[in-house]
Amino acid sequence: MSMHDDILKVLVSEEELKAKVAELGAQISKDYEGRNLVLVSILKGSVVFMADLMRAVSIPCSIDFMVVSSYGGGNTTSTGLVKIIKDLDGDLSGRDVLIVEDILDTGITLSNLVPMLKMRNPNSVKICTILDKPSRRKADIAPDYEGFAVPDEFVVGYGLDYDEKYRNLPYIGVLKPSVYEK
Ligand SMILES: Nc1nc2c(ncn2[C@@H]2O[C@H](COP(=O)(O)O)[C@@H](O)[C@H]2O)c(=O)[nH]1
Ligand SMILES: [Mg+2]
Repeated sequence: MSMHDDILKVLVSEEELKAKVAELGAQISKDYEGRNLVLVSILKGSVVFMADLMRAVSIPCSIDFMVVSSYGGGNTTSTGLVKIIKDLDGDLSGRDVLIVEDILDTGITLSNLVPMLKMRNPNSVKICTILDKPSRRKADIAPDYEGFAVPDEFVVGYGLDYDEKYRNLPYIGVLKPSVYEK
């Protein structure tokens, strides 16, 4: 059985993702020209977006990775708990930090993380997310760069998982409820 069989509908196609990432990369390259850019990927969800976005950015930049947890395996709703599992390797002082995220949902994760990163004396901290689910927002936070607004449905693919599966789908889709209602 293919994992594609578990997808109810495709929300964002591979082609749409490719075009949007190129657009975001061009805009970021323009906005951060002559600055000290570091792309900070929030693992694991942003891994695919990060790999594509960094190659769409045409100016010099460095990359770093952080593992932050707010969702447990097998769960489709936020616990409200935010933990740093793996911190950044590099120093952020004087850097222009661009957080690369998979999805801004309740906003709880980033509304906790942004102030923590700001305490490390960066020049700036901004957010780039491939997906935004504004109808679910609980924290007062908005992305600076956004790919697609999606409805209030649990999505997988392009790095986003359900129970560590479906991250390798090349598109973003809605999972059949029967998968998590099992
Ligand atoms: N696979 C999916 N993961 C999701 C979805 N909505 C949110 N998330 C994950 O949670 C974090 C935190 O989001 P928050 O804004 O509520 O704190 C997010 O980065 C994702 O990793 C979803 O629909 N599908
Ligand atoms: Mg995430």
